Amino acid sequence: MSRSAHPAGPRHADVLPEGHYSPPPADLNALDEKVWARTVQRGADGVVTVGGIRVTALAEEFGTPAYFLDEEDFRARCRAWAHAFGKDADVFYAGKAFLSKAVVKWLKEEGLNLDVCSGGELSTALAAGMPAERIAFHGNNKSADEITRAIGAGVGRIVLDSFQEIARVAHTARELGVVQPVQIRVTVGVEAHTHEFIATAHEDQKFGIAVGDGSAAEAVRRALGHDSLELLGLHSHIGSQIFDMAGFEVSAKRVVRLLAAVRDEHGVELPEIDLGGGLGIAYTSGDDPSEPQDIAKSLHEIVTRECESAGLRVPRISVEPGRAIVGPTAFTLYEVGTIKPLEGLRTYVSVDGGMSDNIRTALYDAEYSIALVSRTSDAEPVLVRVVGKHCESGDIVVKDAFLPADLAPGDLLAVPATGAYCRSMASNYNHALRPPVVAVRDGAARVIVRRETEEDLLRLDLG
Ligand SMILES: Cc1ncc(COP(=O)(O)O)c(C=O)c1O
Ligand SMILES: N[C@@H](CCCC[NH3+])C(=O)O
Repeated sequence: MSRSAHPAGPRHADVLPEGHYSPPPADLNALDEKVWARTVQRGADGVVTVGGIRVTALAEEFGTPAYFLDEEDFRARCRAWAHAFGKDADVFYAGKAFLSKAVVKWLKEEGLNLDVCSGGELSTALAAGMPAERIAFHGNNKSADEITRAIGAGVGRIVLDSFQEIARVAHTARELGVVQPVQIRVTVGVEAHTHEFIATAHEDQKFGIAVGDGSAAEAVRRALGHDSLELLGLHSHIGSQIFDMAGFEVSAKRVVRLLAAVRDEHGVELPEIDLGGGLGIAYTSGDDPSEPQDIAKSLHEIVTRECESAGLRVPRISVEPGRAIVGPTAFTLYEVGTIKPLEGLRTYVSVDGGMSDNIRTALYDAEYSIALVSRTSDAEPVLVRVVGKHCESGDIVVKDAFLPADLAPGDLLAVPATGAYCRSMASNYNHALRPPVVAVRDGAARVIVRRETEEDLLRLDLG
């Protein structure tokens, strides 16, 4: 799913499994800064550090598997996005990528807004003190309770996803005696270049209201017809892990065209458009993500050009990056448990986590990098498959990875770029205990989400 190229690489055994592999890196001990969090480096003793702390010390104190999040990197990325978009735009961090109270606090301090898509995310945001007016509430099937809580809390916007929801939100707002600011999520008919499960702007899927058949124009008519709704604008999210700006360009054009049609029909110029999230990150050295300032420049140019040609005032733009902020800031640390070389087939390296802490490989065929981080090695690279400990053959952490031939049980491996959609999609499959998230900064490590315990599991089981 990442778009790394896979030229057939040199082979380091007499027989290797069928397939195409990226060539082994020239130096297995090197850490490509593209995929690792900002403060990660290999110390003189060969042990990798983050925020100045050695991973061996982290493993000892917090156990494995565990996610280690570079707080300095997270904050720097928030600032880069806020700065790139400037004061005439709004950046909403997409909490689905990873949300905790500490994250909300950092967002608040760094001036970002927050996109939530469930009652649970809303509660976390409010519990950590995010001002409600800086929260956007999403979801294609918000419950009556979620709608009531969001309106009651005073969220800055609810993004309406269906005709039923326009009526429901309008009704609840009226009952609560408020005028609720809303946007309408439209599907613009773009085929985003990403895995089909995470593309969201083609019309044949569950999100949003289609532009192409006139439904979105009808949704605007209905929303404008409710006194209890204040229609702020239109929202379009085309998918996730996208590198090509062309999809955003088409999306922006179609949204602006609809704004012009709304002006022509209703005499109203809606003041906002939200172009969603979806910007890709580097999972492997072959991925080349854009920088926030280039993305901001490109989106501003497209919207300005389209508005000028339609004779519209340029609306306030907002975006909702999730992965692009938190994804690169964390890695998962695992301990090697068993190694099974299969002569003529492949070598399986089993670690102490797996699909319960990272479902993305199984779900999207996602590619990841991996490195031996508790020491260096001069042994030759061997192509291996790193797998988890679950009762499932598809329990793969990294499908094809080069690791040193002297890899042994007890070694620590780290998978970078696991900040997004790993802890937030973690499960208790096989009654696995979901790993902790530990924030590291300036030589200090702090658990921000603790490891689950067997007591946690048993507490839910009422016998
Ligand atoms: C509406 C909406 N906004 C923002 C995002 C965040 O996407 P990403 O983490 O790819 O930036 C998503 C998820 O794809 C989404 O559905
Ligand atoms: N969970 C997906 C992305 C979907 C984002 C939510 N709309 C991923 O891991 O890539």
